[in-house]
Amino acid sequence: MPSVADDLPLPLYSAAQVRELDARLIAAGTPGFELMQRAAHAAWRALRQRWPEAGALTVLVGHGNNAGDGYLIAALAQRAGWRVQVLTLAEPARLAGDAAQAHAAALAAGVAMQAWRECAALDGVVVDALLGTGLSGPVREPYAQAIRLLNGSGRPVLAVDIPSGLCADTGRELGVAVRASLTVSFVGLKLGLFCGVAADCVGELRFDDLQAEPALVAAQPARAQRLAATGLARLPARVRSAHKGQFGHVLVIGGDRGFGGAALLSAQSALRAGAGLVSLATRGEHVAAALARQPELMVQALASTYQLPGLAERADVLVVGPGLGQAAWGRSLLSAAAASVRPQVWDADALNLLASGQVGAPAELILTPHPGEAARLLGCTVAEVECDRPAAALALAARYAAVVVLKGAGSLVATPDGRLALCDRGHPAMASAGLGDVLAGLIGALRGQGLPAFDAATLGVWMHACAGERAAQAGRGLAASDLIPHIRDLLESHSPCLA
Ligand SMILES: NC(=O)C1=CN([C@@H]2O[C@H](COP(=O)(O)OP(=O)(O)OC[C@H]3O[C@@H](n4cnc5c(N)ncnc54)[C@H](O)[C@@H]3O)[C@@H](O)[C@H]2O)[C@@H](O)CC1
Ligand SMILES: [K+]
Repeated sequence: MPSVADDLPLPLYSAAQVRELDARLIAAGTPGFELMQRAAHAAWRALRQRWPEAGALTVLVGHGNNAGDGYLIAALAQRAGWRVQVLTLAEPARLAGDAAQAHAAALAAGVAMQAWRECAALDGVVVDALLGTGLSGPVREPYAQAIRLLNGSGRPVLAVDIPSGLCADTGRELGVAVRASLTVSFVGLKLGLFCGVAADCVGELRFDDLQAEPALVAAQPARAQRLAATGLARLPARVRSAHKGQFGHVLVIGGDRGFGGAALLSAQSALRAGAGLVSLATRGEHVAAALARQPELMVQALASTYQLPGLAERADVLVVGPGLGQAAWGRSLLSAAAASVRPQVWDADALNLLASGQVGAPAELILTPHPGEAARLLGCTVAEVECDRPAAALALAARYAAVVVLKGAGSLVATPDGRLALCDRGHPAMASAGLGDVLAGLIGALRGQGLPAFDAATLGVWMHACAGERAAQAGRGLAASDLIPHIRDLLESHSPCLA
């Protein structure tokens, strides 16, 4: 994910919603050119903070308002005595409105301008003011060529509002996108700064509200909410007379031959996330190993499905799928679980079996697919899921009437009624086997302790990502079980056990 400051706002908007917000600010009395000046000042402040000694600037401009911001940044740098050049990708004659005014201001400040050519030398820090939220469709020439050359130049790059070529709604690369070192975004954070390939394009992310009236901003509907510790549900403190029956009995079902560890990881995660009791229903051959590793678990050998209804009856929440396999054993267990009225978290092969239509969904369900599983559930390709992750998460939630966690960089949580939350925490070292099993157990434990499904999913996703960051400090080679002690620490600091 981009390097994200904790003081960033939580609402995430589509390009259209940010445009509406701009229009509201203008209608409420702040002229568009004034907003553009504020945007330029914010970007110039960030630029000087990041590269105080640079002394030279190249500004790449298109012909929309993003270019307007760029011209004003150039004027500020020129007045500060920096060496400045503006390279124009479109005829300045095509500029209109506020952008034309900004161009005039840059000329008046004495900024040197010339048409961009492939051989143009870039000097100093490069400001990407080519394309902003007005981008539509694949980046056209000569913009695409300019972006490719910029990316290959090794220059430090400040992206104005959003890296050019990155779709503000989905974070997908529209042909080619700028790889920025720093992005300064204005008025409202765009959802696309956190999805798709954004993590590789945005660099450090800063935000400036352009002094927008908070009431006007609050009135603007957002597409999603960014998860942060402050906005997440808390587990209540425990009374001193507490007993284990009050904190949920999680039943983990999974671990066919060869996959015993997956179900064990889920069960251990549930235990360390505060579940009162954790049962593990698995293949007989895994029982001894599971008990040796974690004697607190109630481990049941499941040869067939007849024991399952009784086990499910005694549990408060079921976590089904880690290591379940798709053979007859797993299929029959999943069918038996689906008949239970208990809330359930389905992961891994439970999702693959659901996608194959061999089993129906239970009444209350949280699904935790990675993009491959999501594609199977939606009947589309992984590329189609990845090119619009928010849409995929919402479509899954609607199709299965479930809370859906779409995993991956920028995990999303979606509900059937269109609520969308995004987690911008995590670490690439988390791309490792067993992490999903830990997440499923964690969410199950939170649901079992009484949090509603959406709250359990969002808190679980956030805890898991933060635990992953901590465990990943040592770099590559992270093992899923490394997360588990951190989950416990994080949960305690977020929701202390004692008041
Ligand atoms: N008053 C406002 O609305 C404010 C806008 N601001 C800036 O304005 C930006 C939005 O400005 P605009 O809506 O003018 O749009 P942009 O500046 O993002 O660019 C739109 C232009 O790009 C061209 N274009 C679109 N798709 C293209 C493609 N695929 N390939 C090549 N060219 C393409 C279009 O011809 C269009 O003229 C924001 O990102 C932000 O930087 C800020 O100055 C703050 C205030
Ligand atoms: K830009």
